[in-house]
Amino acid sequence: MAETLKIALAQIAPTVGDLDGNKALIRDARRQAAEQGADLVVFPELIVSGYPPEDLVLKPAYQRACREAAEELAQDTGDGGPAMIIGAPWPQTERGGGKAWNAAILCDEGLIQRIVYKTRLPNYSVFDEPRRYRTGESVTVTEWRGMKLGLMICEDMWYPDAAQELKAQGAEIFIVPHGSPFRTTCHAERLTTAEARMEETGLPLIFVNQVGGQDELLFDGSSFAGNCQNDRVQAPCFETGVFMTGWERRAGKWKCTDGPMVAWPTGHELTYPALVTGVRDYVNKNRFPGVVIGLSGGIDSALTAAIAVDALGPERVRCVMMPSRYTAGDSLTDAEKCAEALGVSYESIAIEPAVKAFDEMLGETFAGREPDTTEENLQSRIRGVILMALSNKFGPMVLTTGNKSEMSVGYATLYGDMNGGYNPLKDVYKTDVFALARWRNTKVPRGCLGPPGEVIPVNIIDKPPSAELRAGQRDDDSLPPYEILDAILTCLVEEEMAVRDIIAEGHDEETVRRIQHLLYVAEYKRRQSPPGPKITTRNFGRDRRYPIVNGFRDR
Ligand SMILES: Nc1ncnc2c1ncn2[C@@H]1O[C@H](COP(=O)(O)OP(=O)(O)OC[C@H]2O[C@@H]([n+]3cccc(C(=O)O)c3)[C@H](O)[C@@H]2O)[C@@H](O)[C@H]1O
Ligand SMILES: Nc1ncnc2c1ncn2[C@@H]1O[C@H](COP(=O)(O)OP(=O)(O)OP(=O)(O)O)[C@@H](O)[C@H]1O
Ligand SMILES: NC(=O)CC[C@H](N)C(=O)O
Repeated sequence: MAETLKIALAQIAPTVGDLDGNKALIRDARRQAAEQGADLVVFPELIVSGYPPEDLVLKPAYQRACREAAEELAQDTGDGGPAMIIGAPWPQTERGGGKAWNAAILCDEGLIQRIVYKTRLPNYSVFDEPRRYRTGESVTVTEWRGMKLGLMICEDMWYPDAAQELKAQGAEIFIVPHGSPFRTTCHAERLTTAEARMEETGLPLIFVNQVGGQDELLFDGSSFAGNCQNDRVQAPCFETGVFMTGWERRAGKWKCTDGPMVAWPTGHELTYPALVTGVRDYVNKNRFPGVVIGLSGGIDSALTAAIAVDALGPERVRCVMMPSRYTAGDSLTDAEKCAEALGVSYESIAIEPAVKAFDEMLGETFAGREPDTTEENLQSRIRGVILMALSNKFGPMVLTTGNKSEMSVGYATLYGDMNGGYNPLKDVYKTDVFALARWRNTKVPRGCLGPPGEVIPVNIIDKPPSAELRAGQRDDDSLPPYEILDAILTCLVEEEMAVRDIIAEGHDEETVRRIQHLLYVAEYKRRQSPPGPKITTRNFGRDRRYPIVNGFRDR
């Protein structure tokens, strides 16, 4: 029996549904691992199908195709190279149909040697796996080349029982393929949980996670292999690669003795690349040539443009200023300076002729009515029409610019500035928008394609936010200052706190009640809003799923 072992953590970036592409990535990772002398290559959860495949996994044809792909990949291991653990939905019959199991498959010597099923199907937050998968009945150890592997699939690691059972059956190392979505708290949560399993059993653990954006979800990789007591190796965050770990058996116990140790970033250094990954993967995986953004000289569109440039490169980002009679002179210069600093294409299309045309067309119908938000929204909608026309004519997708504070209270125009395919700031509160903009001016994160320096002119960050839809308009005419708004929203959205407890924290009662009301009545807007990358523990859409018709008010 070998006393040393090399196990590769294949932290790769699959695409849901692209089975040929995923097979190619798996083969390439196994080849790289073989070149580094690996005995075993571990892939993330459902790597063959991509994760999460949502209801696609209920389709019999898809189940069959995934099974065939897994069988084909197993044959590759007949080449005398490393064994591998891949994940795929495993249908109940060869024809597919009904719910499949969420399976981890050990392939070695040209054959599928073992199929293990996930026993705990998560059904909270962004997960609804019981809707789509059969539950595995029990966990059992996996015999491999004279060893006993404790193979658990993702959620099975998050409770003590599977690990205890595998330990009782003689498991020597826990191997855990993961599909663990990013949120700012994820590193601490994963490490605390994995450490608990290692402490309870005295066994080491390997955690392998995928990288990349899939609709609203982001996956950061951040795979690791640990011995007890925080002695571990770790792969980078938001970067793909095949990372080798070395193992030695001493006094009958396996210990990880070698591997990468890449520090994981925190704060803006963590969230900014997450947003960049979201934009890059959404645009590229949907095969858009680039993006088009309405650049107003305000902070939201400026930060959106910076993220887009960092994700795609300046040549794939087109910015359009669409001035109206209310556009301030410094908005024009700020937008132009921002575009210049980012190196993007920039043009100006005035909306005044369209505004006049609508005034004329609606003049008779609106006779005797005072101007109100109707006219404000018309301007926003005219801009939305122009951006969609550019998208139709030239192919780039429109990026929406609204942030989480605005999306919370419905401070955005339906079919106007809410137009677009993807919204990078949808889960970023306005106070964090300011902080991220300041931070990006001081730093170009690794892997970002934009220029260094002050890419968001400080005047954009320092001036009071305004929608510029009427003369002298400021956001704080309609909304409390963003520091207060965001603090109350954090209590309501992230913490689900009772209104009386929020007031007890010192917030003004009337403001809290008003924000609660706005939050509830804006649900219809959020349902019609484009997706955006989830970075908090409670994003709109996937996580926080509220009814539109909702008579409840917490008094
Ligand atoms: N429950 C429901 N289900 C389905 N539809 C519903 C609905 N309630 C209203 N509606 C519809 O929605 C319409 C109202 O929504 P909408 O037309 O969007 O307009 P509305 O929400 O009335 O106005 C937009 C607000 O956003 C502000 N804004 C706009 C643009 C940019 C920014 C910014 O700073 O970023 C801010 C603007 O100043 C104004 O306060 C109603 O006329 C009705 O047709
Ligand atoms: N003059 C303009 N030219 C181009 N796009 C505009 C213009 N005004 C608004 N937009 C688009 O509509 C979005 C909403 O803008 P608005 O100014 O109403 O609010 P905001 O939330 O303060 O955004 P920003 O901080 O980008 O100005 C902007 O982010 C931008 O994409
Ligand atoms: N994919 C799963 O089984 C759930 C993932 C896990 N609980 C996490 O959030 O990281």
